[in-house]
Amino acid sequence: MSLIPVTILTGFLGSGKTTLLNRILQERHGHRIAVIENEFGEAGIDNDLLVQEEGEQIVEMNNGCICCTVRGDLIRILGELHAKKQSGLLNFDRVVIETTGLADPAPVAQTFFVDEGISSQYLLDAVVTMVDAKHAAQQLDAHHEAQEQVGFADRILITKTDVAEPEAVEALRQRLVRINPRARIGEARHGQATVDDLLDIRGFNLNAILEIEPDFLTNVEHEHDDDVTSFVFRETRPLDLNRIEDFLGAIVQVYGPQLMRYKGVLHIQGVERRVVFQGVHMLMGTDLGTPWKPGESRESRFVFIGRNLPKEILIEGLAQCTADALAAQPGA
Ligand SMILES: Nc1nc2c(ncn2[C@@H]2O[C@H](COP(=O)(O)OP(=O)(O)OP(=O)(O)O)[C@@H](O)[C@H]2O)c(=O)[nH]1
Repeated sequence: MSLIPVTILTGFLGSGKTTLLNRILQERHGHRIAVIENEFGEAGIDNDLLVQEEGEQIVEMNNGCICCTVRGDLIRILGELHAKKQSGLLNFDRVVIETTGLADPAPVAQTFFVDEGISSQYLLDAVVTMVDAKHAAQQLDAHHEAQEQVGFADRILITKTDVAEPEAVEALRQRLVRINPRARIGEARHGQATVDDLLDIRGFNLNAILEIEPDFLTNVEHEHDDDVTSFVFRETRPLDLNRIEDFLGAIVQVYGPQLMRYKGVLHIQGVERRVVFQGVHMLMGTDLGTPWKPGESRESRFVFIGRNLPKEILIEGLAQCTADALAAQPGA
């Protein structure tokens, strides 16, 4: 049985999430999307399904914030949606969860890994984060939730570029890349984005390409002291698989709460395919990726995104995981 892909749509208060969703839902794209809408301040948890005209799209309303008090509700609602799909009562092939503007996306994302019932029915496709070009600079300065949402993103969509100065938009773009070089940045002015900007991003697919904005490494300006930061590790020497597994396993045990998102495509000694590691906090997965082509220059690339990252420890530790560093050790 195939798993139902889920997109988490997040972004700070007023960043344009609903505007985008409304546009996407009106588009004729052939996808049947069930929407789970999480909002503060509704009178009680409204479990009625608001099925739209064609009987395709559904909205669920919750009370409270999806990332804390109502996570149990999210699990229950996803279970109910699945049961209704199975019995033919509802017809949808994907789910979009719109979080409240203050939600931390991590617990929502983790639901799809830790809850056995949910992970046997659904597959997390990506976290998409909307960023308001007019207000994001101030929001990122003042609210750690805004930084978390950017840090977790697999795709970032900048809104309100029509009312922001182009220089401010460019400065924001550079800041977003510094916080999260992994997520591709697009634009959604007045919700103008295509369904491809939202669906099938495969951010949580282990075989997906590791995208790192090319200007990330050349960008040296650091005007903002964001708590959520990132860094990229690159190494052309092959890594030792056992060593790197042990090292990363230990790192997530100690620093898991700070590590928001990490993903690496690695060149491993004796392995003719890419080895892909990725995770959210303490949940880490590993898998074989595509084969290296004959003559292709092989390089390991790892990106870590998180709060107060132990950068030196990570760099030093990873450097000890090369096959030649291991061979040079006494007794090796
Ligand atoms: N000028 C301009 N306004 C926009 C744009 N996108 C959204 N808006 C407006 O911004 C306001 C907030 O948009 P919403 O889509 O409700 O934002 P939201 O993220 O769903 O908001 P919350 O649910 O409160 O977190 C609305 O008045 C939108 O019309 C844009 O690209 N440009």
